[in-house]
Amino acid sequence: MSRPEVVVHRDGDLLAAATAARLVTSLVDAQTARGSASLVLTGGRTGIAVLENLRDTPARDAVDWTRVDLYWGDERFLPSGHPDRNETQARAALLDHVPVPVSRVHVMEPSDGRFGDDPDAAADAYAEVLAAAVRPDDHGSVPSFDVCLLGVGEEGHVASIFPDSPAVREGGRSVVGVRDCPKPPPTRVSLTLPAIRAAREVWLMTTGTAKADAVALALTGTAETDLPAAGALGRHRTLWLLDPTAAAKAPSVA
Ligand SMILES: O=C1O[C@H](COP(=O)(O)O)[C@@H](O)[C@H](O)[C@H]1O
Repeated sequence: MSRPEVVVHRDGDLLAAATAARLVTSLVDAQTARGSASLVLTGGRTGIAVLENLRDTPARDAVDWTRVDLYWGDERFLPSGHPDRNETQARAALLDHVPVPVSRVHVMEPSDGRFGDDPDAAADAYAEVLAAAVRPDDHGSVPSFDVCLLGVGEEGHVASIFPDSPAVREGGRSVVGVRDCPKPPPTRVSLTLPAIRAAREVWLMTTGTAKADAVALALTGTAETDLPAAGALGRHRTLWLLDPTAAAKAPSVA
């Protein structure tokens, strides 16, 4: 696993724009090296702002969107089209504006989908989607995602893996149903930390004073059971993309 690197941008707007530019380069590089690119999307304010910036930059056309596989790190388990679903927000921010094939947009099931209101069945189905996408040179039961984008919660959650929860202790499954989340909505579906750690690169993006303690704790070796963001590492690269307020207490940049 890689050691975390920290990049601090002047403010949240610049962070979102710079991360969108970074994504263009990474997706183009992955397509050049392997023929297609795989990207794990996140919900949350910063994650959606990055997608909006990607939509609005002319450089987005450097990416061949017909050869990008899109996954989600987590989903709020709500009916299809609900405005709070991460999928709904990502479609409005980017996916409705680029020619990515429907077959490459790998959504997590909604609560009115094939499995009704059973998040565990939705999680198992998503694990099968991931397993089916594994290539011969991947290791394990999920693809080696080129980039996994993650937001970070004030208490250090990533995807929908919250501190001291069954999800953060999951060592076997790649996707889990999550109940009783402290942040609404209470029911979600999430990749687990082992699935996130299959990614070549993990980018954790966050802004604001409220995130400063979580960022500092993650970068000073706190146990992942207490602070899940500490366990979100990429195989080749782990990048923390911050604004100055979120970085204010981080050891290497304070
Ligand atoms: O609920 C969620 O929140 C986190 C963080 O969101 P933010 O607005 O504080 O950046 C996000 O990473 C996760 O995907 C989402 O479901």
